Amino acid sequence: MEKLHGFHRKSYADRLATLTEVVPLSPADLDVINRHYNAVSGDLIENYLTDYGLPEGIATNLVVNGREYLVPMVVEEPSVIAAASNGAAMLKRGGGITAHAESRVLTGEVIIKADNVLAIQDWFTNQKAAIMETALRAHPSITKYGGVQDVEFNIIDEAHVSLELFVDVGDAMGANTLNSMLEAVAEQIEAELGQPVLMSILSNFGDHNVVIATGMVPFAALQRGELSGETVATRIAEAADVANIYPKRAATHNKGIMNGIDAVVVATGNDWRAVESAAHSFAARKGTYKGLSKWRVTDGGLEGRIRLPIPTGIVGGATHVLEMSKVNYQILGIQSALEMMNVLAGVGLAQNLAALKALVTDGIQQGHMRLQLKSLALTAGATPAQVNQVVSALQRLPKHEQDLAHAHQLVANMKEDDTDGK
Ligand SMILES: CC(C)(COP(=O)([O-])OP(=O)([O-])OC[C@H]1O[C@@H](n2cnc3c(N)ncnc32)[C@H](O)[C@@H]1OP(=O)([O-])[O-])[C@@H](O)C(=O)NCCC(=O)NCCSC(=O)C[C@@](C)(O)CC(=O)[O-]
Ligand SMILES: NC(=O)C1=CN([C@@H]2O[C@H](COP(=O)(O)OP(=O)(O)OC[C@H]3O[C@@H](n4cnc5c(N)ncnc54)[C@H](OP(=O)(O)O)[C@@H]3O)[C@@H](O)[C@H]2O)C=CC1
Repeated sequence: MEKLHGFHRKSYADRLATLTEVVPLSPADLDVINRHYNAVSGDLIENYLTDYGLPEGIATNLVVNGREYLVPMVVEEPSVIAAASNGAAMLKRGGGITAHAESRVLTGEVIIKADNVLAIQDWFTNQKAAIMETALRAHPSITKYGGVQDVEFNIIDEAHVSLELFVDVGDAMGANTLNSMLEAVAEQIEAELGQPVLMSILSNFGDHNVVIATGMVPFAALQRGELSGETVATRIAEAADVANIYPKRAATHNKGIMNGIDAVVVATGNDWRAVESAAHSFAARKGTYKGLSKWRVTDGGLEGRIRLPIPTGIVGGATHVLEMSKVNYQILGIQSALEMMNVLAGVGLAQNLAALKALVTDGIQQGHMRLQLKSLALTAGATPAQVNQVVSALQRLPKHEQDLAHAHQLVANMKEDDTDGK
């Protein structure tokens, strides 16, 4: 595709024209691209084409630290928002969720290729204060929000060491801030030590950005059909125990938690890749990948606890560049990055509860597929006005026929009926 050489240097119009020369885009396709065009986004990313719309909904019933939130969630998957609202409603009946961030410190590394580990260690011991001063000078305004907390020396292997910087980045996610500091320290190391720096970059490991959320669910909120609340509670606790010892289950257990957390992270203009990386590396921090939550049956009901890093901010990055993100901060009404972490952990706990309850009672398909059928109808070409009619017709079919092929057939029949004026 020679035409794409220097694509990023072309004007928007030329980029679009080039694209249409190399891929088959219909006038309808071009109309979609045009309708979602937003000039602001063109300043956020490279080779900008258009905005990609994702659905946004509001989760309800979430009570964290005594305050009820309406939570904007951006997600394409049916039943995620229903589940978050459902789990939150059950936790609300137990008094709501209690959450607190253990710490909000972002860490980063200057990784050095060391030919003399001890010499670097000696230099570090004598220069620790100067290193922290170098970091601070690289971003002096950080003292308005937080500050350089510490720097540590780590031996990675016989040829590599790292200087690990610990920074309270205030209400920002802090990656850009920390990276500037790390690069300044790297220059100091090369100038004073003459040791080649391999790289300097923040760590997404997030072990100093951890939040805990807990909640109690009365047995009455868990009763399902013939199953008593205590039976359901016991099964949920058992499901969490399995996720704690069996990585193949833990992966899905944590995906269920991140269904909710990611949806809010995206809605608030945060870096969901950083959040995902932190959550899953934390889940594997002891050598085996484990579930991020625990549930246990107590006399008072089912007690749940989630503990994970959630590196987000309420300022910086795209948080107040994306127009719907700015609106979502109005809906959320949060005042700090700490509060954001508490709400996100609460959403994760609620999401997990709803998923586990569905899994150990009706099974996931009953609740999920009822909402998924709308997606099927839309995929089959139903208009918004036809969706409910197609869903009702699908629900009358045997479960194994509630599929896309039958949805297409139903939509085709409806179009024929409309044509025949029935
Ligand atoms: C789907 C439900 C909620 C039905 O659950 P239900 O008990 O039949 O719902 P309900 O009609 O009794 O309503 C209970 C509450 O759920 C909410 N709710 C109920 N329906 C709606 C709706 N249409 N729109 C919005 N909210 C809804 C709503 O908050 C409602 O309370 P209310 O506000 O009415 O007092 C339940 O079966 C559920 O929570 N299932 C879990 C679904 C889920 O986790 N979906 C994510 C996709 S599957 C996945 O990726 C995760 C997983 C499962 O793999 C994770 C894992 O393996 O651990
Ligand atoms: N691996 C990763 O995760 C990486 C992520 N990123 C990206 O980095 C971005 C996040 O980095 P971040 O440094 O937050 O981005 P920004 O530089 O956009 O935002 C931080 C700035 O916000 C200002 N600010 C205003 N109020 C506050 C406050 N209360 N607390 C703290 N800062 C405040 C400060 O500017 P001032 O000091 O001028 O007042 C601060 O420098 C994200 O977009 C992420 O995608 C980048 C590289 C790697």
